[in-house]
Amino acid sequence: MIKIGLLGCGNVGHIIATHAEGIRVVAVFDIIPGRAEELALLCHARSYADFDAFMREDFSIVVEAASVDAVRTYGEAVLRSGRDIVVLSGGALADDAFREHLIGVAREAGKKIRIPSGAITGLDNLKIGQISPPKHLLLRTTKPPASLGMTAEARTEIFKGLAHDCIKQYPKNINVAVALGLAAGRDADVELWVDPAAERNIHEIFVEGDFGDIYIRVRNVPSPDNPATSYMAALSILTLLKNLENPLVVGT
Ligand SMILES: NC(=O)C1=CN([C@@H]2O[C@H](COP(=O)(O)OP(=O)(O)OC[C@H]3O[C@@H](n4cnc5c(N)ncnc54)[C@H](OP(=O)(O)O)[C@@H]3O)[C@@H](O)[C@H]2O)C=CC1
Ligand SMILES: O=C([O-])CC(=O)C(=O)O
Repeated sequence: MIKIGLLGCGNVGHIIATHAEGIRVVAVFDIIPGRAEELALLCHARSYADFDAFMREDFSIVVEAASVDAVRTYGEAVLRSGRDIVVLSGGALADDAFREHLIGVAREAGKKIRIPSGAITGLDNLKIGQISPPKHLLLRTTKPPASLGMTAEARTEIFKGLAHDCIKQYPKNINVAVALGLAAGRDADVELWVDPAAERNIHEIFVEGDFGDIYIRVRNVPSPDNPATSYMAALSILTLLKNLENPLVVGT
């Protein structure tokens, strides 16, 4: 059974810890000790408010469901300790220097940085972009204003530009755009909209390349405890973990 250490005990952390099948959550860590303690009780793990103590526990993989800052702060230490890391806040890897450094550390340690599909689908075959770069790669995300902690009277575009700039402004809302770019091998164009009529977090992906073109629309149910985060993101991590040791690998 895979033993995991959970970094981040918020909304996604709760879903992972309470739905883990074939996975044992050994230890949990959060910047807010009370959150770690509460989650530890639910999944019979040990809770930590101190990262070094957390890392002394016996697990083989760290699942990050915390923040872009958490990846920057702890990513290297996780890999150097000889564990893989699943990074949900993949926006941290938008910074070229940090990403290349972390990949270098993973290579030296013989470990992997795993970016789950999170709140979108289609990352598998978007990787063809690494061989045949797409001419256009656009993510149009629409969320209810409350997801971004704001109000709006009408559908409003709040950002238009490149993913690596968008994630700096919205680190809790647009990690998917960075994941798209990492898969396709080029920074994605992003339009971020808020819409008071939207009840779901909607991600529309437009791609054009030598292969033809793609349009994907994902209409995600927001998580009950954090409307900015789509429920699919937690399911995506659970699925990644469930398949880690499966000899049959489906998808590019
Ligand atoms: N790639 C994708 O498709 C998606 C990525 N995400 C990202 O996944 C992450 C988790 O989402 P979610 O569970 O909804 O978020 P929550 O805010 O509900 O939970 C995150 C928890 O981690 C804690 N935390 C934040 N930074 C640190 C740190 N440096 N060290 C320890 N604990 C920390 C938070 O504390 P505090 O509240 O004090 O910050 C909070 O308790 C977010 O970064 C989110 O943006 C979410 C959805 C989709
Ligand atoms: O959950 C979502 O819809 C997307 C999200 O928050 C992110 O990518 O950070």
